Amino acid sequence: MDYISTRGSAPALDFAGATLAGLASDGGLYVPRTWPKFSQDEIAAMAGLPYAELAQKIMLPFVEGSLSAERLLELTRAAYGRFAHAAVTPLKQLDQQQWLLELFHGPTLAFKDVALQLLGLLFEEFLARSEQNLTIVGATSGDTGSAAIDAVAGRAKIDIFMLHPRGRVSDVQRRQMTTVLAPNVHNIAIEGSFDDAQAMVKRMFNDNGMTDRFAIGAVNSINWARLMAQVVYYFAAALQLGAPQRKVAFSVPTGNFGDVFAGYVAAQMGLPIERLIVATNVNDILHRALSTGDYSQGTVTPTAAPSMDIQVSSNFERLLFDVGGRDGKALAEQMAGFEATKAMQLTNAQREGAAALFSSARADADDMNRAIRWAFVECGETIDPHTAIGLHAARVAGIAADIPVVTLATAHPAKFTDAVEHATGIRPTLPTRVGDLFEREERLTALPGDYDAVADYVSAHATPRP
Ligand SMILES: Cc1ncc(COP(=O)(O)O)c(C=O)c1O
Ligand SMILES: N[C@@H](CCOP(=O)(O)O)C(=O)O
Repeated sequence: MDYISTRGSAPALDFAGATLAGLASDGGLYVPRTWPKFSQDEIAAMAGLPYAELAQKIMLPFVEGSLSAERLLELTRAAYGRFAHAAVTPLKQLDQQQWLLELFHGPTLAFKDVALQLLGLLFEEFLARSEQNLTIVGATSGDTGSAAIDAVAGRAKIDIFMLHPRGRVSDVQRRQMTTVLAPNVHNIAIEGSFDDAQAMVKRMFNDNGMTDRFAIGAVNSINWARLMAQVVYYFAAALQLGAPQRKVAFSVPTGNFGDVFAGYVAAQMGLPIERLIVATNVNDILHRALSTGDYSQGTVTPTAAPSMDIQVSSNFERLLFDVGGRDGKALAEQMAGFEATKAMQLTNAQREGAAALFSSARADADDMNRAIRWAFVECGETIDPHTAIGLHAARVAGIAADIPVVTLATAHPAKFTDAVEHATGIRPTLPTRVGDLFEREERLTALPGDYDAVADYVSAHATPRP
């Protein structure tokens, strides 16, 4: 399988190359040249497989040429062996129609572990084959950072620099990052929003002064391998609910559009998905884009679901590329217009292509609190604010009653204790596997929201190319 850029002019790479490159050199995102397809019989035969084996089957076509089937299975077994639930991503029924897919049983209590536990192993595998080292530069609104740091802390040939918006992540999220004291881990708190941090990261990939000296790598969902690993749990959930004979809808709390784009990939591979519901908080650029075609960047409003306080949604570009006819040159012009003006209109083809599978809904604080309370009082489930936004959208989406609707439960409620306590009156407790998080020493560097300050810091602390 080879990978092409959404902006059409970067060289095509194999899976190992795309994994180490992260972002394409023309500023685009890598996507597989074609979507692998499974027949309905092949999908039916996957029912009942242990998660690591299912993961190997789904991902094998994407890694062809870079990993053997046997090696991939070793890696999926190692990655998912660290999860605290035997099913890895267990499914729970809430009522006749609504289900939760719990994605937070990994080491850092959010769905990011599902992909990043594997990505850490993939980096190690591919770096061992070459002289190269990797300078990972990432942006986080709280969850990617901790999951990525857990996945690469202490690994040879890797330095990680993780930027988070100062004061805009929860205490648990911050401490999960800043209490990891391995020498290859560098936490940077910047002034500004997640979008500011993400823009700096993307700029660094296109800064020749930096890329000549350092092999910059990505752990954000701009890295294709992240999305590939997230495709698996759509299959896992749908198979349990009767796929491929029965269709299933998914509601996905969305920020950077990575998680829900993985659902789109599952559908392209043959999984019968009724609908993908994009659930946003009041930072609703995606809801506006999907419902009106207007993709224009608003100011970020801090909310109780901080991981989704995002107004520039990286992976939307992958969808626009695919539903807009895979015309890299035209998309490069469209994205250049967005970068210059902070606004763009979707073309008719993009709107119609997206509407075939996606719906959207926006939840404000009241909607979110009501959904937390409904799950708690009516179903006995404590859910986190991000999951609550997904659940709100799932319940108002108007999906036919005989179709199950699965909300992706993206974080453990104890990552957002204040918001959950506010809605339920009960303060959730952290699972014992995170240990003495609040006793540990923290280490981080505060920097202004200024690209040069961040680039100088990375230059001073990263290991140059050999
Ligand atoms: C808990 C949680 N839920 C949902 C999201 C949104 O996921 P995505 O950015 O893949 O759309 C994030 C972060 O991105 C998150 O951390
Ligand atoms: N919510 C994310 C934001 C970064 O998204 P990513 O999926 O592109 O890494 C976070 O928790 O950091």
